[in-house]
Amino acid sequence: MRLLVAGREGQVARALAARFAGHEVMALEPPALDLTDRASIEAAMQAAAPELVVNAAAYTAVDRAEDDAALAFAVNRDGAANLAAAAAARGLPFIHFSTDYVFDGRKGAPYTEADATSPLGVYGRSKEEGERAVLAANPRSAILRTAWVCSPTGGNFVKTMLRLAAERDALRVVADQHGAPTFAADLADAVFAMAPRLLAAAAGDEGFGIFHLSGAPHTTWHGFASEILAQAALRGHRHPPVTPIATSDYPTRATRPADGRLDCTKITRVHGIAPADWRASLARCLDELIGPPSAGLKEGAP
Ligand SMILES: NC(=O)C1=CN([C@@H]2O[C@H](COP(=O)(O)OP(=O)(O)OC[C@H]3O[C@@H](n4cnc5c(N)ncnc54)[C@H](OP(=O)(O)O)[C@@H]3O)[C@@H](O)[C@H]2O)C=CC1
Ligand SMILES: Cc1cn([C@H]2C[C@H](O)[C@@H](COP(=O)(O)OP(=O)(O)O[C@H]3O[C@@H](C)C(=O)[C@@H](O)[C@H]3O)O2)c(=O)[nH]c1=O
Ligand SMILES: [Mg+2]
Repeated sequence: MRLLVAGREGQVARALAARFAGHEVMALEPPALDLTDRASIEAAMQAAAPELVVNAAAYTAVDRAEDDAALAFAVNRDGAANLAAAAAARGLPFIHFSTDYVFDGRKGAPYTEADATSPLGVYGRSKEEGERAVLAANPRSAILRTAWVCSPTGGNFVKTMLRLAAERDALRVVADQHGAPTFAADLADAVFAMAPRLLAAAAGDEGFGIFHLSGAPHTTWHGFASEILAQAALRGHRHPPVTPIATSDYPTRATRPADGRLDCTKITRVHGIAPADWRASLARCLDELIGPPSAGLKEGAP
């Protein structure tokens, strides 16, 4: 399979490159491929001659986006649409990622793909408009709405918690925001599983459209942090207590949804993909970051 992936050093881009090892994957980010620059997209399309185009690039700095809306929209809405349109012009299917932050979190139950979006911040709005722009630009698009993405590389909550655990005597983490972590490797597995059908399917096939895919089971950021430190402790990492706090005790520039849990039954029905247990994926991530539990690393090891 020949793939063009927008994004190279990002979490999902790197997981895709690993999952599609043995296939022809061209993964590019600025300056080689800038979603906001149509000429660079054309050049990348020419060079890669892909059968499938995947957009793993995005503006993902949730707080910074509040003061940087123009760039967030340029990348997450217009840039995504540029790439989707370039794929459509060549008759190619397109895979894109979106976020639980398109929801306001007030439903009180897991969100399905049929639920109305209502983002609370600039990042979520830019991603929501990106979804619509992508589907309009390329009817052969599959959008994976995911959440709380982590991996051994890049900036993410796992790495933040390990760093804070090494530095502080106690961690304080919000316990009233619900959702589920998703490991980039599990998203790459999903793309790998979906790809053959999307290559063959015509516009209108049920395989295209929006799909929710997070890890399971649902938890809170505090629940996630506690599991990270518990599993890290098994690997000899320093493990200070994790104190549950309220969102009001942890002010941030952007408001996060209080309950962005995603109902993932549609992707299971249509594509046969089941949510991965994030605790097992976390273990594999920590094996890479710290070492296996049996490594017997010293207390306080990084
Ligand atoms: N991270 C998360 O928690 C979640 C992510 N998602 C979505 O999943 C997808 C992948 O996210 P993730 O892998 O975590 O993201 P990362 O932030 O790890 O990587 C994003 C990549 O996009 C690149 N990029 C930024 N601007 C442009 C541009 N104009 N043109 C080309 N590339 C660009 C970045 O390059 P550089 O670093 O040089 O700017 C970076 O390599 C995104 O669509 C994101 O919205 C959904 C839910 C949760
Ligand atoms: C570092 C830290 C964060 N928090 C809180 C803040 C916030 O409510 C929550 C998550 O923190 P972060 O800022 O790391 O995560 P955030 O940047 O909000 O992560 C989001 O990124 C974008 C790209 C997405 O699409 C979302 O699905 C989601 O993964 O944890 C604490 O309570 N204590 C802490 O020590
Ligand atoms: Mg970079």
